[in-house]
Amino acid sequence: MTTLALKHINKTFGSGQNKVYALKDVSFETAPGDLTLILGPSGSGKSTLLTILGGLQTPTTGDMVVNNQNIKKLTQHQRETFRLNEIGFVLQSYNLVPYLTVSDQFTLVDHVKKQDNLDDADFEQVIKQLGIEKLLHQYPSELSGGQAQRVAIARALYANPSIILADEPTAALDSDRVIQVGQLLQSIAHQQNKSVVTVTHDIRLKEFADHIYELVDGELTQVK
Ligand SMILES: Nc1ncnc2c1ncn2[C@@H]1O[C@H](COP(=O)(O)OP(=O)(O)OP(=O)(O)O)[C@@H](O)[C@H]1O
Repeated sequence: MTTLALKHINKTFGSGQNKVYALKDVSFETAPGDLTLILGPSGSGKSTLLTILGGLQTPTTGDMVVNNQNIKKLTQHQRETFRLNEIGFVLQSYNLVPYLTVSDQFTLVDHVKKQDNLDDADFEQVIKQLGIEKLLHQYPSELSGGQAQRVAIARALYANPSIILADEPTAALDSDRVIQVGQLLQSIAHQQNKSVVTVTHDIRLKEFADHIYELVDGELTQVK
């Protein structure tokens, strides 16, 4: 089971007078079975933190440790394999492919990651839990924001990663759906023993979280 840790991470953008300190001495750890919420206002560094956790950006200084192994010591190929097999992203922009039906969004995953995706029974359960079973033949342009978001969550789960990183997964959802998504994220963590890390400013998700952090101006503090 994969444990992910950040140790004294700093991330800056730009230089000189334009230098932005997006993350300041951030240390963080997540283990299987944990649903972790990182709360922070716009511009606090949430997306930067999530993309570093997912290996999409590298920190300026500090270490990232995966299963007790420093990611800096992995080859490029090993890092890509780690990202493909272990990380599932649910991004704010949903990242659905516009010319593919919902059903084909999952088929696409099979082309990129050929093994160990959900079997038919687990897939059916996920799409039922997310209430998207009637949308499988629709195109992304025919979906509401909330529907697209639920499809994006299902697609991340389909690849059966051990770590799910979600960027504002409830932004476009009404309160009933927030409860459903909160319960779903919780059951993925608790019942499937995955690490789920969600960055958000939606405090409605707090009741579902095992651990809560606050990110303010790039500084991370654990509050639960
Ligand atoms: N590629 C970049 N180049 C320069 N500055 C950046 C870059 N990415 C992020 N920043 C800056 O780093 C800070 C943190 O940004 P980040 O997007 O991580 O915040 P956020 O909390 O996710 O915000 P939002 O909720 O609005 O997406 C901001 O000041 C932002 O302008």
